[in-house]
Amino acid sequence: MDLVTAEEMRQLDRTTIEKLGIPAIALMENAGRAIAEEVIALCRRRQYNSGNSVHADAGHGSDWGMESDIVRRGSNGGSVTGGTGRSIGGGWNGSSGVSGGAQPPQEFRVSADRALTLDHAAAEHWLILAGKGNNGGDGLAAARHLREAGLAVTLVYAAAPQTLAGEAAVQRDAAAALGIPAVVHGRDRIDFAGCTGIVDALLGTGSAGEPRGAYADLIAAANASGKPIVSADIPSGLDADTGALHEPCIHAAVTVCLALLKRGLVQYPGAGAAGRVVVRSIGIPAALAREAGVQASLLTPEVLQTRLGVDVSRRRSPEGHKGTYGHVLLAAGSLSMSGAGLLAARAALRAGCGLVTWALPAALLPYVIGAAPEIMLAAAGGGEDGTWNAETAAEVLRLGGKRDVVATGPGLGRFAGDREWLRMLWEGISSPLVLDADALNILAECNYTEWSSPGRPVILTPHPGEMARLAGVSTPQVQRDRIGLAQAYAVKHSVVLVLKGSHTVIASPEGEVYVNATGHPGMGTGGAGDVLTGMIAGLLAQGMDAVQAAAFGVYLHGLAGERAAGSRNHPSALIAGDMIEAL
Ligand SMILES: NC(=O)C1=CN([C@@H]2O[C@H](COP(=O)(O)OP(=O)(O)OC[C@H]3O[C@@H](n4cnc5c(N)ncnc54)[C@H](OP(=O)(O)O)[C@@H]3O)[C@@H](O)[C@H]2O)[C@@H](O)CC1
Ligand SMILES: [K+]
Repeated sequence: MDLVTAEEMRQLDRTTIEKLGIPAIALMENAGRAIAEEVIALCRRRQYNSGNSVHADAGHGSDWGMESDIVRRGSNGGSVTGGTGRSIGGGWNGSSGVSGGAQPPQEFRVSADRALTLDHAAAEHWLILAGKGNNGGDGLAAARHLREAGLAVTLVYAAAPQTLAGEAAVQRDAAAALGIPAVVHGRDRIDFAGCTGIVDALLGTGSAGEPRGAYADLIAAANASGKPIVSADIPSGLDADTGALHEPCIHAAVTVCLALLKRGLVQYPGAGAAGRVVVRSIGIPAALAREAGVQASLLTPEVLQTRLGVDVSRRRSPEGHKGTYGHVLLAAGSLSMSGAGLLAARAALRAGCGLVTWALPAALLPYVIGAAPEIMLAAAGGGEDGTWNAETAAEVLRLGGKRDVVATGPGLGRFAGDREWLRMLWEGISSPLVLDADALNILAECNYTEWSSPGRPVILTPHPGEMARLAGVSTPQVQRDRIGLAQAYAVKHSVVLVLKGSHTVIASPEGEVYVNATGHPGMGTGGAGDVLTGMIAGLLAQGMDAVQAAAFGVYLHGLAGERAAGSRNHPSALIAGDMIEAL
């Protein structure tokens, strides 16, 4: 599923309208209908949850069935009867004129527009907050459909209705012609307390900056009402590209995202303000996105398979042996953080690689022997206190030269000469390199773009704090536009970047971006990052390319976290080792 910026969306709108010849009003009609359908779906869920109607959630209540089903008797169009349901269909008497009339009746049923039908519709009264742009036009189109379905609706214009233009003005006039009641902010009283829900069609992808004037007032009042809000395209007040929230910003129960998923809806805090996000097709062909050069997508199994070419089933060859699945060298762990190395090494094995050698300060070796018998250990020298030192680089280089992947960083610590140490690895290791934790902190202090490189891929896996150090910005600045920053950094530094956090972002040196959707809040626990480093290294060792391994590693890591969280009595009890066991 593609992820677009507001500008990319505008271009795709234009292409659809100008090159394909689909009228803008048709797209708006589709948008309005999609929004109305999601409002109705929300009403059904609410009815179901409150026990008003046991049929409601199925979207096919008993009243609806009786009123709308039409049973047509016979194949010659004889009699058509509405409103009495299936009982009529039993009257087949073989009088269709077909000889040998032993055929069973060919009953067929005609249904009304189920998605726009609601039991107890009269109990609903929705306010439609309409801005003066096309987002407002979408809301006005939705209002017509809701009214058609029997819900009471009141239009609430943020600006004088005569200021609407283009397709939005067409919708305004259609609504007026149908006699849909309307009020105007600043002129009329708006009864938020009396409504049962609110459609937010104030601002969409054309909004810029903090909502002003009437828009700000209406957003604040809608939030304060406590009524469920269905946002058209994006919650008004959200930055569609970055996920930043302006003040005020709608807090929606549902966001009906139109045509293509906007980047801001998958980045926090925007993802939190959007509620449940439903992407609805409105007639803009999704294929246009790739043709137009859209580079970001949500990381789904389908994207992993078709776009990234990952074999998500991870088939093993019947002839395979441990040598088939690659050998990871991990340089990690120090006295106080030896567990980080152990977690990464075990995760690499659980990700399916054939062999893992864990290089560590020699003084630590006696303490970790036997901790995981599947791991091979290599003493890399270092201080008597179990720390790394600059001289260990030669041994890591020697060991790493023979391995399919080298990963370093977890539990490494900082030490005198560590910048030169990392430079030697960077310049001397010709297999793919995975850098995490302190390796990233070291890198942040180096002008590493000037280092020579053997031309192999490098994967960096920073959390937001490490990313801030790498990019020379503050952590809040990192979080303000995770996709944009990760993409720009990966391209500029020719690395595969894995920006960790809720909805981890994976960016390639070519500017491709994948946003992960697996994971669990319980994964915020020490060692979770070490597990990811090991997993990515383990996948690389098996022959995946750097982007495949980073993306699939992140995806599987999130799934393992979900599984592990579900297996505890409470998700907050989740620890990193549980994720390895859940792989
Ligand atoms: N194009 C198409 O074919 C399709 C478009 N679609 C829909 O259109 C949406 C985009 O529509 P859009 O481009 O008209 O912009 P939109 O978000 O309605 O806002 C513009 C208005 O807001 C105002 N305004 C801006 N910032 C403001 C602020 N901070 N505070 C207050 N006011 C502010 C601005 O006023 P101005 O500043 O110009 O005076 C202008 O009047 C998109 O999200 C989707 O829903 C779909 O139906 C598919 C087909
Ligand atoms: K909106």
